[in-house]
Amino acid sequence: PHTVEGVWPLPQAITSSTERYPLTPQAFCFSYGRRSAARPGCSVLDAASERYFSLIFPDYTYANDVLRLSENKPFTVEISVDHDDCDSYPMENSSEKCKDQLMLLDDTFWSCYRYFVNKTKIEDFPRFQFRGILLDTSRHYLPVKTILKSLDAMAYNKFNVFHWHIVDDPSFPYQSHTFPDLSSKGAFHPMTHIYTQSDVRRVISYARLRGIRVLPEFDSPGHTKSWGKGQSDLLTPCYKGGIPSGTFGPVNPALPSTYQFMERLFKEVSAVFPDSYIHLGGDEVDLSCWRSNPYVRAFMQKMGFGVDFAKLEAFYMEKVVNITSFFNKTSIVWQDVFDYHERVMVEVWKEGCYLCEVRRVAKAGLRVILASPWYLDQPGPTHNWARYYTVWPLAFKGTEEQKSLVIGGEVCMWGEYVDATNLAPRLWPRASAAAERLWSNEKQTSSVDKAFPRLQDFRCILLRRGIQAEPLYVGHCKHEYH
Ligand SMILES: CC(=O)N[C@H]1NC[C@H](CO)[C@H](O)[C@@H]1O
Repeated sequence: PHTVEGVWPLPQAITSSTERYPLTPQAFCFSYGRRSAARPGCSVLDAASERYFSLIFPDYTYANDVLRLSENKPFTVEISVDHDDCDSYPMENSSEKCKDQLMLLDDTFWSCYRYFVNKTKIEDFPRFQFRGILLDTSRHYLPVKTILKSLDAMAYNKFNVFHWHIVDDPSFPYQSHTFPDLSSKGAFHPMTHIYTQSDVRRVISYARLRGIRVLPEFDSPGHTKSWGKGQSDLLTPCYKGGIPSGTFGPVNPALPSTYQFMERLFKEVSAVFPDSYIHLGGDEVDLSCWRSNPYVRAFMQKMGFGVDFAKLEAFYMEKVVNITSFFNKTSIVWQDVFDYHERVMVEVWKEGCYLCEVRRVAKAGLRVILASPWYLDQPGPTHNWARYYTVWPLAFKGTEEQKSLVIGGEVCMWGEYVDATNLAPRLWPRASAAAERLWSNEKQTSSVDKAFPRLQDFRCILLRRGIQAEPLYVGHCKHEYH
């Protein structure tokens, strides 16, 4: 079988023959198989058929087609699914397996052939169930249309989780209906740099139609400076020489009002975001402000934590994990707060021996997501696609059961130096390298040299689909970006 160009990520099994068939828009359609549990009117599959018809025939408009109404098209792609969850949301264990056979009803001849397809048999399913992209909308605000465009590109790469790092130190763009001051005082601009409830709903429904889960992250107790703008008494006043210095640190873990606030905020967030997971952050907590505050120190004594402020951080995270599990959410936390909570999942992000950390978490029986090798926000001379392609998430000593706890990985595009002007070229096609590591068979995708021509082809396909993917190396595309 000859190489199938531009197919990325590589399917688990693909064989194509030299037998080729003409493909014309007039002669092509998607249809539901007779035995399919999903029928016409199935929102996800109807929308997908429309989308892929346009992707297959990019410069074809229905308007000038009188034959669209004809029933028996010679070339029909038949979709059959065995359960009708058309109106639900993709979940952590939604099946993504597909067996695909192109149905050719007859070979009547059509004029003006422009496309050909080789008879191909594909069997496909993902190697890892969690394949994420993190976007940070706090360091820079990303317009909704930029987020939707990223969701398109994610779908083309079979990523299935949009990790929305929605708030952080510099700005709080999420418009909460319980606490409107959080964005009206904490966003970069209260009108133009916020996400209204309908913006959030639009992102979630756009993602749903593409089989992408939206995983919200409200990072605390650190990375919360912007929260303090709209919620007084939430952050810890730092002290200097026995008096308040005027600066503020992490969320104040010593006040009951903190947990009352968190309960109300996460009650709202749990209802707004349908996914059963929520990311609570917990990274990079600077303990010095807590240490400087006499009330926090007194609280430590009362709780019997002595002067071990890591215990105070664990206490705080335990309270927030309990709040979100009360709202039937499973929490994901950054590795900093790694503790033995059976109800949490740990995201490994620090550099160094990250597989040592993966192994530590897996040995503790917790599920783990690997992000460390895929921090694409930090470009550098060696930060090219090959670096992200040669990642072996399971290359640690452990039992099969421990390895099965590594449920996937995530590409992080932090926003310190990224906004709508450079997000796409900085993300694509380099993130496509991670996409193939997370989707495809490990052995079949271990050679950079074999992958390079395929990724070059795929990069041109992304360009044709309107994604401003940067070039990998010298070369050209039939459809240059204009
Ligand atoms: C979990 C995590 O990554 N925390 C911080 N680490 C450095 C990143 C930039 O590369 C961001 O600043 C991010 O907020």
